Amino acid sequence: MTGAGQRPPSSPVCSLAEVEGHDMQQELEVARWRRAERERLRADRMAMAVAARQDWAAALMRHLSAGLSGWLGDPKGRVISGYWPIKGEADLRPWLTELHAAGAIIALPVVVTKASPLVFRHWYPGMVMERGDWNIPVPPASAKVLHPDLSLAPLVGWDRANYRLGYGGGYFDRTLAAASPRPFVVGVGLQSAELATVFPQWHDIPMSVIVTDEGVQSNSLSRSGAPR
Ligand SMILES: Nc1nc2c(c(=O)[nH]1)N(C=O)[C@@H](CNc1ccc(C(=O)N[C@@H](CCC(=O)O)C(=O)O)cc1)CN2
Ligand SMILES: Nc1ncnc2c1ncn2[C@@H]1O[C@H](COP(=O)(O)OP(=O)(O)OP(=O)(O)O)[C@@H](O)[C@H]1O
Repeated sequence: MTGAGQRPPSSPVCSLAEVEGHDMQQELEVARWRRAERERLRADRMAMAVAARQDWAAALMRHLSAGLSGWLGDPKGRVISGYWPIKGEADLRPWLTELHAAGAIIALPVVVTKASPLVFRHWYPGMVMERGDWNIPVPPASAKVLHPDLSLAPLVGWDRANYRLGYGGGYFDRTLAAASPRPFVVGVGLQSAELATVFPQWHDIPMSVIVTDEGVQSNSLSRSGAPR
């Protein structure tokens, strides 16, 4: 739903501080609005019944399987990063396991250094995990560091220009900004987590594509080239 929480931060006629082209007052307002939206969307997601969450994940995996060859070609020998589900995220590990069996190389994100790009470590089904930042299970430090060809990015919220609202660490943005070449990024989330806009900021990097329970969310911007 794009209704209730969707009120743009007020944009002042004349901002108090403008530094290096960044309107700081507007940035603060957007940050505050994002915190409230994250909270709302995460609460909605946590309130889902187990069966509904499983249906959501199953639908995502169907749409991901259907889209994969168009995004990446043959997954054999390619590096695909997923995520270990937390906080009501869709559990896509069966899909990662299937890709592993098909010869893809699977990686999971790790926060090695706070406020820095994520590191992707090799993962295989059944691997013994360690506890990482935020208590997220991660492959051990001995696992090989990889550079994904395709990355799944879990969405808390999203908009039709393919922008993502995450947990507020800025990790995916930093990771994509630092990656060369950039992976193809597939944002995965709930259709109901659509926002009219996430009010993209200087640091936000759009997803290559967004997939929800209702399928691939194509939009005119991404079809005609770079969103911004
Ligand atoms: N399952 C899963 N794994 C993932 C991610 C994810 O979104 N989902 N990440 C995707 O990035 C990375 C972890 N992201 C994190 C993002 C924020 C914070 C964090 O400490 N957040 C602060 C709030 C920050 C703020 O609002 O300024 C907090 O909750 O206290 C930790 C990890 C890597 N692994
Ligand atoms: N490339 C970057 N360089 C420096 N700081 C960045 C960069 N990208 C994001 N940040 C910082 O991270 C903060 C949080 O960003 P944002 O609100 O986009 O998080 P998010 O995408 O929801 O989080 P996450 O990816 O961790 O789930 C921003 O306020 C910004 O200051």
